Amino acid sequence: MLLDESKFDLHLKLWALRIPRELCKAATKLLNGHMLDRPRIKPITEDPSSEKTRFVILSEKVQNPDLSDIPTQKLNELEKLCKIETVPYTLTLGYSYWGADHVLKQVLPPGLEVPSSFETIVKYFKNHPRIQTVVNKVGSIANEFRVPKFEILAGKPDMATEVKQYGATFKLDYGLVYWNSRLEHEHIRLVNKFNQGDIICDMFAGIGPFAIPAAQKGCLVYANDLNPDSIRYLKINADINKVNNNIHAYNMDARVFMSQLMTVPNGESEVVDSSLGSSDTCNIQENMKANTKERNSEMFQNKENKDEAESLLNAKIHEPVFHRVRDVAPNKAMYCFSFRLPEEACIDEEITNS
Ligand SMILES: C[S@@+](CC[C@H](N)C(=O)[O-])C[C@H]1O[C@@H](n2cnc3c(N)ncnc32)[C@H](O)[C@@H]1O
Repeated sequence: MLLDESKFDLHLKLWALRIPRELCKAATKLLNGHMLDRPRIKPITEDPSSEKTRFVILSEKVQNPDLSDIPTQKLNELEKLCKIETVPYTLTLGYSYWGADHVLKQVLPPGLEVPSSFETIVKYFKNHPRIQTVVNKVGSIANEFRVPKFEILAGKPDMATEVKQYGATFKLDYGLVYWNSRLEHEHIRLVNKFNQGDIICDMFAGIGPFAIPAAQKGCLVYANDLNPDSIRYLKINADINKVNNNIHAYNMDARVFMSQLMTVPNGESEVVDSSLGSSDTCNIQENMKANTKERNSEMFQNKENKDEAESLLNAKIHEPVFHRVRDVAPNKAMYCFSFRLPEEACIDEEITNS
């Protein structure tokens, strides 16, 4: 789809005063409130017919060349400065002038609301060539890798791109892996809890929004994801962010991954202890989207999650934190349920090693 940029041209038929260059400052003082007032447009401009004079572009409200819209007193004072010469002036506000909102309003069908928040990828129109593809998410996410289906609206059919979060660079392909820029706050919130030297186990690491910054902080990260493309990108991202020494990447089912970590000797029970973190969050992101119109239902969700976790672990969990991540739809919110893995839920190291 090619955008016809000329469709956005707005031709303004205005009036301007031809003023000697050296008097422009004084003239603009006098004409304050009666000159063109548009963002990013200067009301004083070159006069193509002479270097000695400039045009002072008058307001869109000034409609008559006799300048009857400007108070006589001001015109008299101006006349004392110089001869008043009014000239027609056409100003074209083109595609490059308009912001993304204006452009979207023009291209979307009438009556359709211009989205107020969207991934930067839809801003292709205004940012080409930096942004090269416009996509629309279609349907709901049904596959296990949590990769949405997209239709290409404009640009090249290539969804490989690069995003930045808190100073880290992430390469990814929207068509192959899970990514959501709106989780940046949640990514930062969790990574802020990690300390240098912590061992972090991320069972559902994706392309690394928790793993990479954790490794940058000096944590040792065991990162796993079932999607081979996510792990491929995780390794690329570890590379470009120069943290490959701090990240071990695995491509397997989280259950297998966890059981293997638990059976590795040499203090790996520590890994299990510190697996609170992105792994928990990810689980929660997947499982705990809930209808939360009523406050009571939040409390209910909290209790339900605790019961479920305790029955899965066959152990009591203490002081879990139930935290609202963000609203994903008018009546749907995403929650994070975090807790420290109880010791009795971990396999005893001595037993494991024997
Ligand atoms: C909602 S995404 C979150 C990814 C990442 N934590 C992020 O914030 O971008 C869930 C991830 O879990 C992975 N996944 C789904 N089922 C899995 C399983 N059984 N074992 C390991 N990873 C799995 C998906 O491939 C996906 O990358």
